[in-house]
Order: sequence, then structure tokens, then C-alpha cells
Amino acid sequence: MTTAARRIIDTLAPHARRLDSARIADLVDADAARPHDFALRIGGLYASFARQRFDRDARDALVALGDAAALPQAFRALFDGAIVNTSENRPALHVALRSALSDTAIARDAHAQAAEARVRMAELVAQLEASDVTDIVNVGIGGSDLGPRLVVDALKDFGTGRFRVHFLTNVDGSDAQHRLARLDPAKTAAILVSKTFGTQETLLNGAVVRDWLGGSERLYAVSANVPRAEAFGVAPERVLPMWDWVGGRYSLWSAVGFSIALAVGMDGFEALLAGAADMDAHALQAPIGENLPLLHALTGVWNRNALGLATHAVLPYDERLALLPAYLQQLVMESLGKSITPDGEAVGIDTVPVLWGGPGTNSQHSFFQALHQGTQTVPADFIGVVNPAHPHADNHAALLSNLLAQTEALANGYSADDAQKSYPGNRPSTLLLLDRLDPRSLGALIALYEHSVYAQSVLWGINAFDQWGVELGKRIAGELMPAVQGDDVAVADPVTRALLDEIRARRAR
Ligand SMILES: O=P(O)(O)OC[C@H]1O[C@H](O)[C@H](O)[C@@H](O)[C@@H]1O
Repeated sequence: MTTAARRIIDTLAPHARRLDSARIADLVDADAARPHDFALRIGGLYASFARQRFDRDARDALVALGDAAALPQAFRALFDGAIVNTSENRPALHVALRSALSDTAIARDAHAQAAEARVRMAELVAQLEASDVTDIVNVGIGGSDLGPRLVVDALKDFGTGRFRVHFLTNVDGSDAQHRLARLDPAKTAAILVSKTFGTQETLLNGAVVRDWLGGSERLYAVSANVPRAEAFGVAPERVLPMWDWVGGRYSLWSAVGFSIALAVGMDGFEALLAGAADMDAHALQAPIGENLPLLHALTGVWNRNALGLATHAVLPYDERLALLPAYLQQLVMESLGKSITPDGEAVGIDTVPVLWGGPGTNSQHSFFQALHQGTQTVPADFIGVVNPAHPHADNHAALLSNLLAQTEALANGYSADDAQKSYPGNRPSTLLLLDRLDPRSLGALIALYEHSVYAQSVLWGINAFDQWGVELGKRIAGELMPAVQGDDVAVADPVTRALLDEIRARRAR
């Protein structure tokens, strides 16, 4: 077992045993100051951990765990551009895209390159604004899709209205077919976003879009591989840079966010970065016990390793954040879905929970039954917004009442004479409450999750910035493609061979 795993078990096991039969409702009853003392405010963001299943002593142990795992030092190393992504021998300097909180040459250089790229991006935004273009298609997948897609959707109240922004992602040709059907190629610009410019889906969809546009005049690219983008037919003046020191799932703050800037304007984009920078400064400087991302991370480790909870739900009570769970699935599960340390050792304890979720109140009418009465306890992050951006006050009151009601019901439960109508309760949740959803608060919210993920990776002793687990399937798909296309090539796996025979036999001629 690794030192990291041993530290977690040794620190948390006594408290897990002590609190084995503890109930959240009793913890709240026993500690009048808990609702306030287990909460903190960072600017326009309030977070309450009062409905987690730990008490003050366990919370102190979590803070001590963060200290023993040297979380503050790990954040300093991240911001300074240390090689935190050891398997790819790279720093992970997404923070340099929005903050200047380090004096190292590498971090300053990254920050300067990011600023320079933003100037070029602003010029391209201005050119497009002055053109006839009405529609933008962002072609990308994974980190080159989920972040921009989330932000454009979440900030629809802040859109300039100048462009309609669309996202083309899936290699399934029906995505291109339907996405492009209602657009006019003469008034559409496409941005091919790919860090590597080697991603099958994006290259195939990019080729479809390039042909559909009938030329490269309105074809743009964002990539860390500029030569490949140019070889694809994108004019050099329309290629914006990216760098290997930014992970795809941490990249929306770079030119990968070109579509965001087109949707909300450069001012909106800068405000998004400023919100992330607020959270960067907080994450780097606040003591562990008052540090929101670190407490969020430690709570995650408590739920995973002390309580053994295998999944985690993200439940935004705001329709504009409906895409947040999908975005976080990549951020969290690609970053923390590891069982081997950088030294090649098995971690020895559970790491990432399965992350899932959906917006409230919709999900109350679908999967909440299982949250309330299912056999598994699912810890959740509930996210609410105090001030809406619409005039429908009764709707908003109903939304907030439901949000409060659900966290209360999950924690406290209810006993009825009929066991089928009883609620076990004791289901933990964190509540994140934004004063309002705007570019700045959204930037802070996303950066909170980024930093929580990094802190969890440090606690578990794993690399948050690589994703070797996605490669095998890609390689096999590449090998199978000729067979699927009808070539007579040897396929070793007997089940795959039978499935291919079935596909070939059923295929319409
Ligand atoms: O931006 P790209 O190089 O096209 O990569 C797009 C995506 O592809 C990969 O499969 C990775 O798992 C993702 O982390 C990445 O975001």
C-alpha cells in the first residue's frame, strides 16, 4: 500500500469507526454552531458542509490529512509550473491562463503566451463580428468541447446575441448531418478545436465541415499542433495556439474558449477568467481549514474512503448549469480515474467515485427515488443560485424551495408506520450557493472543481493530468476500421469476429 493510502486510512479510520452509526441530523442537533461553522463564503460563492457525515473532530482530522499530504506545497508546485504530469513530463499550467501568482520563469512565460494568444483571439473575434457570419460551429470533443459547451450554455443571459454558437462533436455522422442541416455555409464559420489535431472524431467532422463550407475562408483552428492544423487547410492567420502545458479538460480558459468569446464577447470571457483567478488566489493562499477547494476535496476523500461511497451526484438547481455534470464527468473521472501511482504502485485504496447527475427539479422526477430510498448512499453536490436572471419570481421560489427541501429530506429522512413510506435519511450533501450566475461566478465555480480535483489527486498520490486509459480503445478501433469498411483483414478476437460477421451480413447493400 502506498504512503498516501496508508496516511488516509490511518488518519480517517478511527473517525470512521467512531462515527459509524452517527446520523447527520444528530450531528446538527448536537452542535448549534454547526450550520455556520461548517460553511464558508468566498466572494459570491457560499458553501455549506453542514450536511456531511462528519463532526468537528473528523473535520480537524481531514485538515490534518491535507497538511500531512502537503496540499499547500502541492498547490505552490502546480502554480510554479513543476512537472506535476510526470508520465508526460509536463507541468499543468492552466492557472497561468488566468492568474499571475508565480514568479518562476516558466509560469511567467506561460502567462505571457496566454495573454498574447488572447490578443490574437480578440482580433479574430472583432473580424468575425464585423463580417456577415451569423453562426459558429465549434468542432471538437472531450476537453475541446465540454468546457466551451457548458460555458456558452450557462452564460446565455450574457450572450451578445451576435452569433448563434453550435457544437459538433460525435463521430456519428448524424451529428454533422443534423447540426449543419439548418445552417447556411455562406454565413457560418467553423472552429476546429483539437489540442493534438490528431483526434479521429474532430478530423472526420472537420473534413465534413471543410467540404460543406466549400473552402477555408471561414475555417479557424485552435491547436497545440499548428503545423497539422495548417496542413489540414486552415490558413496560419486563423490558427490560434494552445500548449502542451494545458490539459484538454483544463483548457477552456485558453483559445479553446474562442467560441465562448464569440458568444459572450471578450469582456465576458475576461470576466470568466477573473472569476477563476479569484478562486486560484484563494486555493493557493487560504489555510486548509478555510480553503473551499481543499475542504471540498477532503470531503470527497472522506466520502470515498471513510464511508466507502462509490458514486457522487452533481445536482445543479439551475437549468443553465444542466451541462455541468457532463463537464465534470470528464474533469473528475479522466483526472482521478486511476489506480496506479506515478511510481507504478497500486494505490491500494479506492479513488474516483462514479460521477453523475442532472439538473433539479427535473431529476427529482426521475432518479431521486433511488437517492431517497435506494440501497446505496449517494453523496451529492447541490448547486443553487440566489438571484435569477428572469422575472418569474414564483418559479424561482419553487426552485429554491425544492433545493432546500431535498437536501433536508436526504439528510434527515422520515419515519412512517409503513416502512415502504419511510426515508432512511443520513445521506450527505454539500450545498454550493452562488449569489448569481454570471461570467465571474461561473469562472470561480469551475476553478473550484479544478482545484478540488487536483487536491484529491495529491491526497491519493495519483497523476491528475494524464489519461492513458483512453488509448487502448482508440488503438483497437483504428485496427478494426478496415475490417468494418469491408477489407478482408484478420481479426483475432473471436467475439469481435462474430460481431463483424453479423454487421456485414445485415448491412444494406
Ligand atoms: O483536443 P484533442 O487533442 O482533440 O483531444 C480531445 C480529447 O481526446 C482524448 O481522447 C482525451 O481523452 C481527452 O482528454 C481530450 O480532451
